[in-house]
Amino acid sequence: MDQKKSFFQGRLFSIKNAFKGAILIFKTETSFQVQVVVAILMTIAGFVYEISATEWTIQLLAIALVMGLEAANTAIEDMANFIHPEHHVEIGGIKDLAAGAVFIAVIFAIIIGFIIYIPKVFF
Ligand SMILES: Nc1ncnc2c1ncn2[C@@H]1O[C@H](COP(=O)(O)OP(=O)(O)OP(=O)(O)O)[C@@H](O)[C@H]1O
Repeated sequence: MDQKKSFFQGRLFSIKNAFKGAILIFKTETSFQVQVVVAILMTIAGFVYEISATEWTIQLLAIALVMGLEAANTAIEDMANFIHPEHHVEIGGIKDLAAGAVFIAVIFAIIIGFIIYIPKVFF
């Protein structure tokens, strides 16, 4: 019984820390703030153009992927700066890779946006 209680307490603690991380990235990362604004605009567009349940799901997945990778990118950048504050070609490469992951997700999110909205807006 005690073990079960401590398991749930442990999960609650993890959720609390994860929530703290989400608040921190929102407060400190300009690119994340921009992504939140874009996500809100896309959500408004979803209601305006009455997108289907499938389109909502895909749009939400695209938003979550971009924002999740942005958070991971920030964590990698911060860790790199902490571990090796000096300029180093390897650190540059690691940061470029992390940024590349966000970039790939953004490109595909834009394509998804075009696929969903171009037929509704222009046809
Ligand atoms: N310590 C370093 N050594 C070598 N190159 C670096 C180093 N720090 C940053 N760079 C290079 O500069 C780029 C930008 O790094 P930086 O940490 O400033 O991220 P950023 O794109 O400005 O992130 P953000 O705007 O999200 O804070 C990296 O992708 C990398 O190419």
